[in-house]
This record gives sequence, C-alpha cells and structure tokens, in this order.
Amino acid sequence: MSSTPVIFAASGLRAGYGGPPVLDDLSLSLRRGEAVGLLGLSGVGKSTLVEILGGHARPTLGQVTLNGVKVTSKAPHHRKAVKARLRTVHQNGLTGIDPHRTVEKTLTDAFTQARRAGRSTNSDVEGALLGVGLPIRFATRTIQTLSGGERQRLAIARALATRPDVLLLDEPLTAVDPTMREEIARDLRAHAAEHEIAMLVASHDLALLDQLTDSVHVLSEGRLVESGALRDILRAPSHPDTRAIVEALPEAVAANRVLRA
Ligand SMILES: Nc1ncnc2c1ncn2[C@@H]1O[C@H](COP(=O)(O)OP(=O)(O)OP(=O)(O)O)[C@@H](O)[C@H]1O
Repeated sequence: MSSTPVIFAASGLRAGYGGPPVLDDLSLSLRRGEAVGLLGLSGVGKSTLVEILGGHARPTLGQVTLNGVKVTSKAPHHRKAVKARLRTVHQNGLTGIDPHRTVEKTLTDAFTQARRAGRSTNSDVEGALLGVGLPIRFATRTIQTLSGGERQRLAIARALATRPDVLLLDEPLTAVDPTMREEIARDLRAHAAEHEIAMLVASHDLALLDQLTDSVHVLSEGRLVESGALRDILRAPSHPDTRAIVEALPEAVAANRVLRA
C-alpha cells in the first residue's frame, strides 16, 4: 500500500463553530484503494471533519485536495470532476434530496453526473440496488417511503454510482440491522477493492470498522492522536480517549467475539 499513490490529502485543517476549534492543524491522506476508519468519542469532531473533507464545509485554515485539485475549487471543470470522484454518505443519509424523487431517478441522476465528469458507468439500476441489498421493485418507490435503513443503503448505492475515487462515510449503516449491516459492509468492501476506491469511515461501530477498513485514526482535541490497525489499537491503546473507548466496550467486544478472527 505504501507504494500506491496518495490521491486525497488534507493538510493543516482548522475548523470550529465560533468557540475553541474543533479541528486544529489536522492532516491526513488516503492512498488509492486504501480504507481507513475514524474513531473518536462523541462530539470530538468526526462529522465536522467528514463534511470538510467532502467539500461541504470550509475550514478556517488548511486545504483538502483530490488528485491535487482543491475540493472547494470553483472552476466548473474541477467542480464536475470533484463531484463525481469524491462522494460523501452523510450521517443522516439522503439529506437535501427531494423526498418525492424515485429511487430510480436518484440513481440515474448519479449515473448522468458520472458520465458528465467523464467516468465510465454501466448505468445499471438493478445492480446498484442489489449491491446494497435492495430489490429492483424499490426502483419505483419515492425517497419518502423508504425506511431509515433503506435510505442509508440507497445513499451508499448513489455514492457508488458515480464511480468515485474517494468515498467518505459518516456512520453509514446505523439504521440497518446487524445481519444486513455485515452483508452490506462485505459487498461494499469488495466493491471498493475491485474499483480501488479509497474510503474514510467515521463510526462508533467497531465491528463495522474492523470489516471495512485496514487501519484507523483516533481523533481527539482536534487532531489525529493515534493511528494503526484497529485490533492493535484496541489491544494496547496509548491515548486516554482510546482507553476510554476500550473501557466502554461491551464485554463481548472486549473478549474479541465481535471482532472476528
Ligand atoms: N452547527 C454547529 N454549531 C455549533 N456547534 C456545532 C455545530 N455542529 C457541531 N458542533 C459541535 O462541534 C463538535 C463536534 O461535532 P461533530 O458532530 O463533528 O462530532 P462527532 O465526533 O461527529 O460526534 P458524534 O460521534 O456524537 O456524532 C461538538 O461539540 C458539536 O456540539
């Protein structure tokens, strides 16, 4: 992986909401096809970081680049490319989408967006749905009729439909039941590996992080304070926040029954 090129980089990020900064001089990078988790106590700034990395919010300082292009660039050709190549699955699923839009239209719009940005896509609505465990009969349903878990799955399908280089996921499967979650995570991981999609997954769900990612960062006090393989970090946490996360684990996880061998 270390010989694979870095395609996504954030450097010197500072951000907040008027009070003390939530992110402070934070830097990170992703190599092509790399899957990284983001762990941290509640309120530490994971969603804030994901929103900034995805270009949905601006940092006070620092910058984020995808293939060397600023994700907040206003140049039309950059915007088009970034929109297709960098996708975010937000914590609340399909925010900002017209609730009367059908599932099929949601996906075909994403395919169109991909083509406009010069990405090759097979425009396969059924395949996109099946990839997240939704049957084809869902194509004619409107967004407002979907359950929370179905919306989350559609949000992932929509993000993948543009053939992104980088996928940012913020608690992507919280509303999906654990059995389905495992299956979707497995398919997502396989899809990302096949298409060399780099992923950053922010989640409190350690089993999900274990399944989806190669390594994790721990965010605390505005910075990444610990990084490495999830199992190593849980076995020997060095930062007080990581120790707090480990101490709060249910016994089954601590006994390594949730993180499977
Ligand atoms: N719009 C906002 N205005 C003011 N403060 C905010 C706003 N959004 C987030 N915050 C604060 O910024 C901090 C970081 O929030 P953020 O949602 O990024 O944390 P998080 O790590 O994703 O939390 P969780 O794990 O609970 O989802 C928190 O203290 C939160 O209260």
